[in-house]
Amino acid sequence: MRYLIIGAGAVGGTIGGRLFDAGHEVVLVARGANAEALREHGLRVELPDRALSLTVPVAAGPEELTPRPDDVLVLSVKTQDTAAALAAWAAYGEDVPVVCAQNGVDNERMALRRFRDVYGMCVWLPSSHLEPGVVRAPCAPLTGILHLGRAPSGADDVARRIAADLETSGFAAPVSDEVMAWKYAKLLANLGNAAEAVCGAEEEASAEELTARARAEGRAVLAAAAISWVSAEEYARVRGDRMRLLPVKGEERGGGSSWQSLMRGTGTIEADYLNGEIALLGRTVGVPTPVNTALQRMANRFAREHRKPGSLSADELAALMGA
Ligand SMILES: NC(=O)C1=CN([C@@H]2O[C@H](COP(=O)(O)OP(=O)(O)OC[C@H]3O[C@@H](n4cnc5c(N)ncnc54)[C@H](OP(=O)(O)O)[C@@H]3O)[C@@H](O)[C@H]2O)C=CC1
Ligand SMILES: CC(C)(CO)C(=O)C(=O)O
Repeated sequence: MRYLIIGAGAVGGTIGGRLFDAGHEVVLVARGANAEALREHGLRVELPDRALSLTVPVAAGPEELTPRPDDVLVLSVKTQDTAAALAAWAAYGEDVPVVCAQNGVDNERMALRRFRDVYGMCVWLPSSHLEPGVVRAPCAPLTGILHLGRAPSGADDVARRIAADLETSGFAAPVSDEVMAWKYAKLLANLGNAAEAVCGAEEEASAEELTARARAEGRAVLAAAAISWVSAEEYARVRGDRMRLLPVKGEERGGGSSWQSLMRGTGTIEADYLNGEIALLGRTVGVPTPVNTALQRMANRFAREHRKPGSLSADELAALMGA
């Protein structure tokens, strides 16, 4: 298989880099300063025990590639960039399998509008991308656990072949008939991204409390909408101690993916598809979601105003939210 990684940031760079290092064919699709750095210096993947320097082929878009029957598109842009990425790749042909290696639960629906064979991937892969051409993945012995299956449900040989390649590349990749149940569980975990981004990664007690309230709202909404999710206990059991968070180059991990958006000042953040997914479902089933709605609004404001993570304390945030 040839993996075309659309969005060579934290997740895409790590998955693409580790696949390439294990001998699989990979093309990194990147833009801007990241594309320039990747073309000039290659990709650097920093792991707890070593750094990989990899000369991976780079492309700006589909016009630079000739389609092959063994191509797989791996979508690893933030959800707010999914629609534009899918539009750019639609001409590549509807037969190409598309793997959504992303948080949230909306990417698969967006991809199914344009492609027939869409796969959800539940990405448990703490990773960072704060400098062009460089990604950091601080977990070991596994770099990540990537549940994979057809969207909305089912499994097939393509999923099993992709999983087999990932299993040779530093990941566990269980194939699941119900991958979206894993992704809804991950969505609940990611309801903490906004508070972490706004209040900073040195979690204060009240940010944790806000996150706990956001998750309680999330569980109430999913239950009212009759959506099933894998329990936190089951998720923890699967991880076991196979993914220990370790320092890389003597540094602890800064913060999660939304924190990194603010750190890099990208101007956008994924909150509409994380806390906003709960707000949308809540409105649909008539369950109020004031905490998620407020976190979504505040995260968007921080991104728009290019504010750095941690520039509002959890107490100030709670007060602004009227909590
Ligand atoms: N980071 C993490 O620890 C984890 C992240 N996730 C999820 O994975 C997904 C990806 O997140 P993450 O890797 O952190 O994001 P990053 O911002 O690190 O990487 C995304 C990359 O995609 C690029 N991009 C956006 N649109 C396009 C396009 N049309 N063509 C080519 N490149 C494009 C971005 O460029 P630019 O910088 O110019 O915007 C960026 O380099 C998200 O859904 C996130 O929630 C899941 C688990 C862990
Ligand atoms: C892995 C985790 C939960 C934290 O890094 C994440 O999904 C994110 O950063 O968005």
